[in-house]
Amino acid sequence: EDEQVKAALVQFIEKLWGGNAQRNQSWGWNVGSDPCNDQWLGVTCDSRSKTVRKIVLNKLNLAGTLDAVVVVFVAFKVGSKMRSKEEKLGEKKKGRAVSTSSDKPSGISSDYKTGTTRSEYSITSAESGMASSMLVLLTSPVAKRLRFEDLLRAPAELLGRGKHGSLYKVILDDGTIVVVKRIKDWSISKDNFKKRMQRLDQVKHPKVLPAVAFYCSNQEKLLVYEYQQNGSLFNLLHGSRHGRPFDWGSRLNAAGSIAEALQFMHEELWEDGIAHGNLKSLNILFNNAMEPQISEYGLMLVDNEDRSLLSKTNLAGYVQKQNSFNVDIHSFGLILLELLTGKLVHSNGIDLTNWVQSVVREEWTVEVFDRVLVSEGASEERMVNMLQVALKCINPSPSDRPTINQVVKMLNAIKDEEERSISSDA
Ligand SMILES: Nc1ncnc2c1ncn2[C@@H]1O[C@H](COP(=O)(O)OP(=O)(O)OP(=O)(O)O)[C@@H](O)[C@H]1O
Repeated sequence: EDEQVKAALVQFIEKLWGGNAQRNQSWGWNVGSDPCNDQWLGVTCDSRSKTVRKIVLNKLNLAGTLDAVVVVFVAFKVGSKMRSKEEKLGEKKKGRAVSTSSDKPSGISSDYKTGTTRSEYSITSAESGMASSMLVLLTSPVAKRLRFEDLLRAPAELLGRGKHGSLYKVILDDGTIVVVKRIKDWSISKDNFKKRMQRLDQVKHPKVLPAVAFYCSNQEKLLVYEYQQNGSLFNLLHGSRHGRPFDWGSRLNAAGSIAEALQFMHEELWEDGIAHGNLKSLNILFNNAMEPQISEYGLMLVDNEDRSLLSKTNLAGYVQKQNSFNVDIHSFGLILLELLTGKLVHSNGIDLTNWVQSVVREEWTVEVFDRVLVSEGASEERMVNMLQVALKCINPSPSDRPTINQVVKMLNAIKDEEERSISSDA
């Protein structure tokens, strides 16, 4: 138990002063945020072997007001830990029953439930000695190899810090690579979060990346996903393409696949009112077969310009629900625009929607298309057809946007046209 207290203390101190997780600071799109300010479980195994005293002394070299405050706080925590330990020992001597969770190795209690599709570990947070939270393993095959203590121990590399939280790449001892999304500022209760994640786990589509596990306490909401090494649609369109061609046929297929996956999710989750909520090219990831997968489905409540509309409207629940799905349609329209133009949604103060609309108004439509597509000889007619779908999707009035079923139909018609033209050329 002494060792546990020490390890927890080391973890606590390192969280306050900054852990030694490796960080990747090369995310140009994240201008203005400093990833190094963000700390998550940034403790590697090695750091645990350091003694508390050594760390405290090292840190005291940086002496400042904050340091002093923290040291006093740490001393207070050690004191209370020791006091509670003494009390427990006293109780043991008296032959009374003693709390069980802190006696278990690694702070993991034994309520591992069998006979269900998932396993649950009850984690006792040794840091505070108070909070008890859950890591819930879902039905993804990766979940079978995942243990919370391994996640805690593994080094974490910060991949990015977005509007809704930070994302870490974690390499586990057995070589499995996962990412952990640490969600910030989501005012959803623990129970609702759990219900939502379990519902999402029941809805599977091959083009939707399932969560592997989640962790939820009052302070923290973490989501674990399998790492997708082929990156995102955003990277493919706007990053260095490393010689990977992304031609018209692939873009049309990607658009069709994403739309079909979204159609499936919207149908399945309509009753629950769970839309994606944050669909964008960064959340379209390519699997090993370079097929696009929608990631982070349902992680956010509706979030964009339509949120104001949702809160202002006093209509029946049906319309509210419809609107939240319409937000995904708008986001999908932006993805289509990115595919067609090869341009960022926002860049140097230029908004892609406004730019495309103004070019189309001036009847210079062909100017909007990615030069790569034009020079490969992609059909102008079919690009214009796809542009029309995109413009319908980004209609400022949510109720005038097409449904996802209509979007899929329109895209399939373009794909059929494309196939017919290819086979007649051959
Ligand atoms: N499972 C994954 N495997 C590989 N890369 C991922 C995975 N999930 C996300 N990424 C990539 O990591 C980077 C950071 O992701 P993150 O979710 O923090 O960004 P974001 O979607 O902009 O965040 P937010 O939605 O909070 O604004 C993005 O480039 C994203 O494509």
